[in-house]
Amino acid sequence: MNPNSSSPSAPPLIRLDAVSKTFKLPDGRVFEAVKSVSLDMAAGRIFGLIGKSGAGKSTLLRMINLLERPDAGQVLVDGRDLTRLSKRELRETRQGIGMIFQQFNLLQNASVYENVAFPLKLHGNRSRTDIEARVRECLAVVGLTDKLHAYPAQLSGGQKQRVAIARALAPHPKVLLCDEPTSALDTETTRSVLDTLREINQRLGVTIVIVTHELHVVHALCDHVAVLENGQLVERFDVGDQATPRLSALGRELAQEQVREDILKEHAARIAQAAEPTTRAA
Ligand SMILES: Nc1ncnc2c1ncn2[C@@H]1O[C@H](COP(=O)(O)OP(=O)(O)OP(=O)(O)O)[C@@H](O)[C@H]1O
Repeated sequence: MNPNSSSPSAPPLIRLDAVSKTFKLPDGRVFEAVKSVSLDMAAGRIFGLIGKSGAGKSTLLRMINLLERPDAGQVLVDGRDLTRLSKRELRETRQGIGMIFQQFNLLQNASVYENVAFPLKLHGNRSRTDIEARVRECLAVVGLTDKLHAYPAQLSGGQKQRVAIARALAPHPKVLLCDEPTSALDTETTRSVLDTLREINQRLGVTIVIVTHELHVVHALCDHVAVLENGQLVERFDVGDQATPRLSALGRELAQEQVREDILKEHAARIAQAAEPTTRAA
């Protein structure tokens, strides 16, 4: 278990209490995207939100920082009900909740430095030296200090996502929301971005909530999962818990993949063990 995880009795860092969201469609009909979902997320964990396309995952994620305002229910982050804050208070509170997106959302006409410095210049009155030190620190976390003066167009997809992560980290958030962060990346790049996210969770204690439709991402990163179907929460479980029967098709699929992966790992370990004496003899 992550050493940064809070004890089970500690209050959750994030509490969604019966949140609902409807959208008005162009033809006048009302569509219920999220239907009275209640979910607690403990500090220090990596939490996956999974479900089929259109299940309401992104809408639920965007309610955590009130990019989508729920029609009903409460959103508590670190004990504060975001739905009751003034615009100024909400702006301040959002400093503690970073977010990254599938398409990176970088400022195209700004350098890497300017992109990462942006949230720091926007809030508070930090000195230039302070800002520069923090930008360098965040770029070091994502392994991109050499790209300080590059522009987004000069970077690969993986590098762009790393800049976005550095920008999200700059104001020292407690929570990092990730909306399909690796869907636009190839397998190798996905792996290294997931490694970086894990390191941010373990080393900096940042709680991560990630929306993904890729089950291998859940395996590689998450320790807890919530499954959404048609805007409703159908189940939640610890990824490592194979004893409790899964209620949803996706939950079962995830369990099967876990078993397959465990077998492969065991197999690889056996092969490595068998090869050892030969290596020594050579
Ligand atoms: N602004 C909006 N106006 C109207 N409908 C919307 C709006 N945003 C989302 N929806 C609808 O709400 C439903 C849930 O959308 P959401 O993006 O949360 O799903 P999702 O599970 O993240 O899906 P995907 O994996 O395809 O991104 C979808 O049917 C979507 O079309």
